[in-house]
Amino acid sequence: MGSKGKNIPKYRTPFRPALEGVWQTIRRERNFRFHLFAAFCAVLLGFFFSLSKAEWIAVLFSIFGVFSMELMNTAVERTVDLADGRYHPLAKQAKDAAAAAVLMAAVLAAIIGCIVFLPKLLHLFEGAAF
Ligand SMILES: Nc1ncnc2c1ncn2[C@@H]1O[C@H](COP(=O)(O)OP(=O)(O)OP(=O)(O)O)[C@@H](O)[C@H]1O
Repeated sequence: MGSKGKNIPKYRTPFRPALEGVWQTIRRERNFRFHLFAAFCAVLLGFFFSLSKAEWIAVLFSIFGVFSMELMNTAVERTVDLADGRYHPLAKQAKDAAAAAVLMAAVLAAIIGCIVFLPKLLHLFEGAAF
């Protein structure tokens, strides 16, 4: 029946279902809330250290990359669970691959975070120590 089914709500703007997807994921996924908190800390640190344009671009790419992967992971989990939730090797492969995509984005974000913030933090603590 596709998206023309009777019980599927019609949205006036294309943003509404997307925003609902973000809100539902925030409500239901603890990992997403953790990433949100980490992103908030990174942005605060970014303002504190007055990042350059290039540094902001790297940090924002990392943040939204992790958010996007986490949302896609949630989409895969929900879709697989729709199938009836019984154990299936293909379900395992799909969920594990989706989880791995989040891990890749998170590792990249952690590396970028270290490259951008670590020297600034070390400099700050060195200044405070002497
Ligand atoms: N139907 C299934 N068939 C086979 N393996 C599954 C199935 N459902 C889950 N798994 C395995 O269990 C793991 C955890 O699945 P689960 O659905 O609990 O997601 P999760 O990674 O714990 O995410 P969340 O905590 O956000 O729900 C999957 O990565 C997969 O290896």
